[in-house]
Parts: sequence; structure tokens; C-alpha cells
Amino acid sequence: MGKTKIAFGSDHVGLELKPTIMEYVQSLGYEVHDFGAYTDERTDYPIYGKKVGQEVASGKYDLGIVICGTGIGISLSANKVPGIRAASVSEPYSAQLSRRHNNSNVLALGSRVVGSELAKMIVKAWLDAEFEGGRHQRRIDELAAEDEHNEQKFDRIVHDDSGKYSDQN
Ligand SMILES: O=C(CO)[C@H](O)[C@H](O)COP(=O)(O)O
Repeated sequence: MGKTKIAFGSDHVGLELKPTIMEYVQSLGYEVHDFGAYTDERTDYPIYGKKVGQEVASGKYDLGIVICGTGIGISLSANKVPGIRAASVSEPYSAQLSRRHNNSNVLALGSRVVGSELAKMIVKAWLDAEFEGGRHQRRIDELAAEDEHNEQKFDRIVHDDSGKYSDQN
């Protein structure tokens, strides 16, 4: 079996923390890829939350880690992608439980909320935890059923390279 593949994304604020976390995750034996942003020019977190969400939901990547100032905006964006369960957390306990109970497939961090050492502890707790299934699977199935209704609506919104979006319908 190959290495677990992790997709990374951030806005301009999350870019402060992203290289440190990517390097750390790689040192733990994971394959990593950065889907932007690549410069600190002010940009919009929905572009990168959506991109990472799509990479994970499509199965091209196993998990995603997204970073903005608080972790909130970029988690909201990732969670719009059907099949994504993004958890915005700022301590290891919630990170671990988000996988054990919620089977989170995207972790969202706030670079203005956590320092790099705490962020590493959060990421390690998240990566080491495993989904427990059982009664928790029933709840995940309910979320997936909601996704089916939302899928069509979501696909209408398209971003161009400058970050502008349009509604295709
Ligand atoms: O945390 C965030 C979203 O939840 C963003 O990183 C933050 O809102 C960006 O702010 P600014 O454009 O003022 O740098």
C-alpha cells in the first residue's frame, strides 16, 4: 500500500503556518501536496477550501488540511463539498474525536489561533486517530444523505484564476 496522501490549502493568512505543517506531516511519512495559495497576496479562503475538498471527495487525496486565520472560513468552504467532513479545531482532544466519532476527512487550523507547536500536536492527534464506526457510522450516513440533495447546487459555482466566482445557472 502507498503512502497516505494529504492535500493542503490555505489563504494568505494560513500561508504563515502551512509550510511548517506540511514539512512536519511529510516527516511523519505522509505524501503532501500544496493546492495554494502560494503567495501572501490577499486572497479568498473559499477558493482553497473548495479545491482541497474536491481533491479529497474525489478520492485523489485521502485527507486534507486547510488553514486560514481562524480555520473557520476555510472549513465552511470545504464543508460545502459533498462528502467532506471538515473539523475546525484548536486543541488535540477535538481533533482526535473529530476522527474517532465524525470521521473528519479535512482538518482546519487557524494560524492566528494556534502556534506552530500546538498545531503540530493537533495534527498528530488527528492523523493517529481512527474512526470507530458502529453508532457513529449511522450519523455519517445521515450526513451523506444530505449531501445528495446539495450536490447539484454546489456544482453551479465556478471560480476563475483571479478568485472571482460565477453561478453557472
Ligand atoms: O480567518 C479567515 C477566515 O475565517 C481569513 O483568514 C481572514 O478573514 C482573512 O482576513 P484578511 O483579509 O483581513 O487578511
